[in-house]
Amino acid sequence: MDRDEVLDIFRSCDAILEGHFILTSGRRSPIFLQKVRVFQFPDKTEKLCAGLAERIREAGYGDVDAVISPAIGGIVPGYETARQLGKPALWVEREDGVFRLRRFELPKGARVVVVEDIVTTGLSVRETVEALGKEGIEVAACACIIDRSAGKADVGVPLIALAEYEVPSYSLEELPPELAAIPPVKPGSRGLA
Ligand SMILES: O=P(O)(O)OC[C@H]1O[C@H](OP(=O)(O)OP(=O)(O)O)[C@H](O)[C@@H]1O
Ligand SMILES: O=C(O)c1cc(=O)[nH]c(=O)[nH]1
Ligand SMILES: [Mg+2]
Repeated sequence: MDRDEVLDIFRSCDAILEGHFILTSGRRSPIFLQKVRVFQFPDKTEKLCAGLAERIREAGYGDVDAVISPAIGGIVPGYETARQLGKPALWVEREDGVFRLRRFELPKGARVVVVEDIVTTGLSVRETVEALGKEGIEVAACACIIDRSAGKADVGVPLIALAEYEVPSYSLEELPPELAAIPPVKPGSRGLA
């Protein structure tokens, strides 16, 4: 599956939103990939994750013990990618703002792939790797559907992206006036009770 096919699926679901968005990193962007508009369709998700599972296998990480995803956005693609790899699908979720493997147990020394929906700065993946490290779980690699950083994000482990889609984001201090004129919205779940 190539980049255009991935972006066409997002476009066909009206998942590429335009406006003024507060990203999970706190950065601002005129573009937001509302991935759940894609993930609501199992057939489209199956196609994307087949592409991602193939990339994971090609990169030599198909034989890990499990796939683990950061909630909420990573859960659906993580589950479907795990299904295609024939591996268990787990997730970390926030407790008092910090990711934890709250509902599952994996033995110390387990090797996993983290599957994420979108990577922008890599912050959420780094938090996931840190959370798993505290439980003695080794992250062999991370795989995502779309890398908004186009390879620039450093997640501390190899990053496999099904597609790169570089779109601008700004710190509050460098916000362009045309973006500042639009009331911002924050679609993601970080910071929600
Ligand atoms: O690379 P980053 O700068 O961390 O940005 C990408 C993250 O942002 C979104 O999560 P968010 O925390 O907004 O919540 P969600 O998973 O509930 O959508 C997305 O699902 C990624 O996890
Ligand atoms: O950086 C983010 O928070 C982010 C960007 C994006 O396009 N989509 C998303 O779900 N999160
Ligand atoms: Mg997320």
